[in-house]
Amino acid sequence: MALCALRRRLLRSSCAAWSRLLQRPSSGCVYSSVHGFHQDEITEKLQAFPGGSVDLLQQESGIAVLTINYPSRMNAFSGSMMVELEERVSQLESWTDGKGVIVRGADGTFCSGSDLTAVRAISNPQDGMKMCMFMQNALTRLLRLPLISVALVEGRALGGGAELTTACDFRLMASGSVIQFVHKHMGLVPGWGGAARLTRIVGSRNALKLLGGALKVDPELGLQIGLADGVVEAPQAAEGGAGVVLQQAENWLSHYAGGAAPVIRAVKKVVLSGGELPLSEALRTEKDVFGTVWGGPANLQALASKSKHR
Ligand SMILES: CC[C@H](C(=O)O)C(=O)SCCNC(=O)CCNC(=O)[C@H](O)C(C)(C)COP(=O)(O)OP(=O)(O)OC[C@H]1O[C@@H](n2cnc3c(N)ncnc32)[C@H](O)[C@@H]1OP(=O)(O)O
Repeated sequence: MALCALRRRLLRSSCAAWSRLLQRPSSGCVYSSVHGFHQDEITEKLQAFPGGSVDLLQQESGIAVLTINYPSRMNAFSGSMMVELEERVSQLESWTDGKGVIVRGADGTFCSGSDLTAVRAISNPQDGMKMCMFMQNALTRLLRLPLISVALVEGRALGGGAELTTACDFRLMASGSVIQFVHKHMGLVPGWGGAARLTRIVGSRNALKLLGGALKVDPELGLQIGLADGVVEAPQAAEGGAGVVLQQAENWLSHYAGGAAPVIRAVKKVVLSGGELPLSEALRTEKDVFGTVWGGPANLQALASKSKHR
């Protein structure tokens, strides 16, 4: 009897923990000090490898643009950029008016993974583990944002860059672009959570093919296996390239992120909990999220306008 009561109590507290995780900012981490992860320590280490930036533009439309910006290294992630990524995710967690985010690379290419200069300097297992936990935390928090996220892939997404695309809800590939998990060629497997997320996106068999063969995924193959959700036309630079592609991505996203921010954020929360939690817990979270929009402004407006859905 006592054991049952204890089990029930543990279950209740784990449900409450998940519900808190989905509602509260900056709590979507996988690792903490319990796992030997000390954010300040690895942050200091990463800052020793500077270069490039991760830029955030939060627009009044509720759509943000997050740009990986280190064109001279094909937008590879320097140590300081990893730290900036985590800071930008924190900013997005506090953005209560946000509905969507587009993740892209500067100058017509997405991201070529870790900056190999930094990788060579921290190639010992201890530092590798710390970097891995840091990036898994940052990318898990990116994926768990109450925003609909799209990776806009132009040019190449290699290694960690390919992993970054899987930390978004959707992937749009520009014509001529390639996503490639090159890890096998580097004697590695993904460590930023890319394998776990890829498997959930394309299934075990396709994930095995992409990782085991280090296959180049072009837009056609991407659509075929469900890694890509759409293809955008990449015009020549002379035709205003970057702006045109970004505009196409914003138009695409507007189909899913149009409408009142509280409703779009609620949509993301119920889908996220549906995907991550056991059914009973997901149902309870759905009930809680439902309670935040029921009788809310968008709901009352729709009721008053007697809207029809023909
Ligand atoms: C494997 C997992 C790991 C992780 O998850 O942490 C990683 O991500 S490791 C990084 C995996 N990525 C690579 O190995 C990319 C290696 N680079 C290339 O294959 C090519 O540079 C390519 C295909 C990205 C671009 O080729 P292209 O001919 O168009 O240009 P360049 O090779 O001349 O590149 C221009 C310039 O960028 C530098 N560069 C590119 N990627 C990186 C990188 N990841 N780290 C550091 N620097 C990078 C390249 O060296 C050139 O610099 P330069 O000074 O002109 O030589």
